Formats: sequence, structure tokens, C-alpha cells
Amino acid sequence: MAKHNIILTRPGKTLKGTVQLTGSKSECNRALMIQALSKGKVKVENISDAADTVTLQKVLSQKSAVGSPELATIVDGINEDAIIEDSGLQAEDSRVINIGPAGTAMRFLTAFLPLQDATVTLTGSERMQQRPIGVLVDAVRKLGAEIEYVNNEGYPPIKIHSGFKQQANRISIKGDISSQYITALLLIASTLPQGLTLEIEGELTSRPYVEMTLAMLKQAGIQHTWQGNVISIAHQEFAETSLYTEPDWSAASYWYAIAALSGEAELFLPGLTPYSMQGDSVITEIMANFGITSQFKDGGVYLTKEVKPIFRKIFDMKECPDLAQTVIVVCAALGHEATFTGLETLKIKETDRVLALQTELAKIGVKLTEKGQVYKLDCSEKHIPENVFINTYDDHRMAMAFAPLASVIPQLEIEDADVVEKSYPAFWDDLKSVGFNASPAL
Ligand SMILES: O=C(O)C1=C[C@@H](OP(=O)(O)O)[C@@H](O)[C@H](O)C1
Ligand SMILES: C=C(OP(=O)(O)O)C(=O)O
Repeated sequence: MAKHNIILTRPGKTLKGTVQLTGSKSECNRALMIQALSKGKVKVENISDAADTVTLQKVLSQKSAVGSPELATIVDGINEDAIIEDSGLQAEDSRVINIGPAGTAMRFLTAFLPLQDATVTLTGSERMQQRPIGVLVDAVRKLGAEIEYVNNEGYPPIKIHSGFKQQANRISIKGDISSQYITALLLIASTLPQGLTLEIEGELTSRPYVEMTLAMLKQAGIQHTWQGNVISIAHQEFAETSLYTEPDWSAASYWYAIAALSGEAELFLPGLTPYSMQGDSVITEIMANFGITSQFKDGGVYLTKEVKPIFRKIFDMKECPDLAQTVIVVCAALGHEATFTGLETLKIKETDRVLALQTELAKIGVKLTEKGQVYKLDCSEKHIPENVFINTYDDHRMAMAFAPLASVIPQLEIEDADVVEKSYPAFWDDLKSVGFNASPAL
């Protein structure tokens, strides 16, 4: 698909309106897995229109076909031929599931598909083929799955064989690369004949996402114990219930950023609650430092802005990595020379987000320097050109985190507008609804 860029301008500095955000892709993708694992006993409400969720839903809705020749045809519907060729897959090997850039779908299906008694190749976008999966594949193999790498050891595509028999019920797994590996295993745990005990080695990154998984499983009737670094889930049945998913707090973060760069703000985001399962709801606390007040009423959150000095200098993003770009760009725009930690996992996401931030912030003279695991913003040579072009590197969050800069840069051009579809397809329309001009670049 041809890429097109978008030009953003922002007349006025007042943010006023209501924006209805789509459902959280993290919650929805877990809910869809739970629905499939429960064989339909658990229903899902308020499903997101995030492309990653739509893709996973398409794959899982064909679950009954997994193991039958129909899969080839069905899955072809979401395959891009070019990607299959790039993967080096054989033409006759037509049972291919291509999840594009969806990291959670890749990881969740790596644990789920071996249980479906089918031989399937699981692949993704070019970038997905550079995102590591070895820690999870090793764990699933220990459980009894037969999986081989199609091209490169440790990376998708992977070929999953039928004939799973559980061989272990206690395994250890590294916690510091991606919490998605742990979630993938916890999701299937209750359906394994012997249940599963996971021993998490080293630090656990993105911990709130593991807590979200366990909380959603609990809503679906699955109990667990978590003591120290050991999480156990016994074999047990899902309850008949419905899972309701909240709007996406990571998407909300871009509205907090816009509010932080506005003169005045009065914005309502319906459906968001103070009791969220999403770790990214911590954006309310982070943005309080930038003068944004969050008031929960009328079934949502009202954002208001007060101009005040910013005191907080250190931000640890380990528990909310998807907020890193949002917060770093806001600090850069405000010339707030903060220090950031917990950015290690950003290098293996949709792009190397550290490098992407460094390259794009340089366009306004801001440096993000790296020393060990500590990152510092240096705004001493910050300048604001009339026009800035932002490259997005196939990363939805690069586009959305830099868009708020239209509040301080007269004309901002953002590469590949459609990249936002991964998690927030209505992003540009929502910006227009509150007075931004967003038009295709010629
Ligand atoms: O489980 C999830 O839904 C997610 C976990 C996080 O990944 P890591 O655990 O790899 O940091 C996060 O960055 C991603 O967007 C969604
Ligand atoms: C890292 C992300 O997603 P995923 O890992 O699911 O591709 C994200 O949405 O920022």
C-alpha cells in the first residue's frame, strides 16, 4: 500500500471537546485469546478497531478451521504475498498466518497455536521478523511443543507442528525482555492438563501488563497464585461471563500531551476510569507534573490545564514503556531537561524507538543522550524551524507522539499517516474534531 504523509497545523492553543477513544488493544487482544481458549464461554464487549486487534480477531475467528485445509484459504485473506516471499516460505506451505506488525498477536499465538493440533507457519512484517521470540519459543518447547525457525534462529517466522503433549508443568523464563512472553504462557496455562508454574528470572519488565493478564483471567474465572517471582495457574475451567474492555490509555496519552502543550484545555475522554487495569493510566500522574488535572466524573475523565513550573526531573518508564515517546517529546517541546530510565525494551519494539527519538528530536535541536541505562534530554540547542518533517519508521507511536508538536511548530509533516491504524485508526480525525488542520501532503 502506498504511504502518504500528513501535514498538521494547529490554529489557536485552546483544547476543547470530547474524544471517544477506541478500546485498549492490550485488553482486547487478551480478551480475544480468553474467548478462544474458553471455546466461546467468555464473550467480549467493546472490541477495539485497532488493526492489531482486528488481525488477531480474524485469525482466531477461524480457530475451528485450524488443522483443516480451509485454513490456507482463510488465512490467505490477511496475508501479503510479498511478506510470504520475503519469509522464504515454500509456495506449497500455504498454512501461513501473517500477523503483520502485531507484537502481542505474534507472542500470544506462539503459545496458543501448538495446542490447536495443526501445523502452521506464523510470520509477521519485516520488522516482526527482527523482534526476538526465542525466549518464548524455548519455553513453549519445554512445555511440549515442536517448533522450528524458518529463517533465523530466535526470530519469526516459526513453524509450529501438531501433536502437542504436555511434558513439563514448571518452567523458568526471563522477565526482562518482554512481558508478552509471560502473558502468552499465562493465557494458555489453565487449559494445560497439568496447569503451569512460571518462575520469572531476573527483573520483570512491563509488570502492569502481567497484572492485567492475571486480572482478566480472574474475571474469566481463572485463579492464580503469585508469590515472589513464581506465578502458578492450575488446570481449571473458564466461567461463563463477558469481558468489557476499557478505552485505550496509551491512546489517551497523546491527548494529555496535547493538553500539556496547550494554553488552555478542557477535554473529556469518555469511558476511562481511575480503576484501570492498564498501567498506562499512570499518565494521569505523570502529566500532573505538567499542569494537567484529571477529574473522573460522568463516566470518563476531564482534562484541564494550569500553567505551572515543572519540578519532576526523573521519569522511570519501565512499567509504562509505551508512554516513553509521549513524555519525552513533551519534555523536549517544553525544553524540560529531564532524565529517563527504563527505556531498554524500546529498542525491540516497532522500531528502535531510542534511535528514532534521537534522530527526530535532532530536527528541533534536542539531544537524547544515552549513558549506561540513563537517558538525558539536552535542550541547550533547541530551536523551532518553520517546517519540520517527522519520519515514523513504521511505528504508530512515533506518529502520535510527535503530532502534538504541531502546537509549537508552524507546519509539521508526518510520514505515513496510516501507521496509526495499528492501535488508533481515528487519530487524525479526532485531531481535526478539536480544531487541528490535518491534510494529506501533496
Ligand atoms: O502485553 C501487552 O499488551 C503489551 C506489553 C508491552 O510490551 P513488552 O512487555 O514487550 O514491554 C507493551 O509495550 C505492548 O505495547 C503491549
Ligand atoms: C510495542 C507495542 O506493540 P506490540 O509489541 O504489541 O507490537 C506498542 O503498541 O507500542
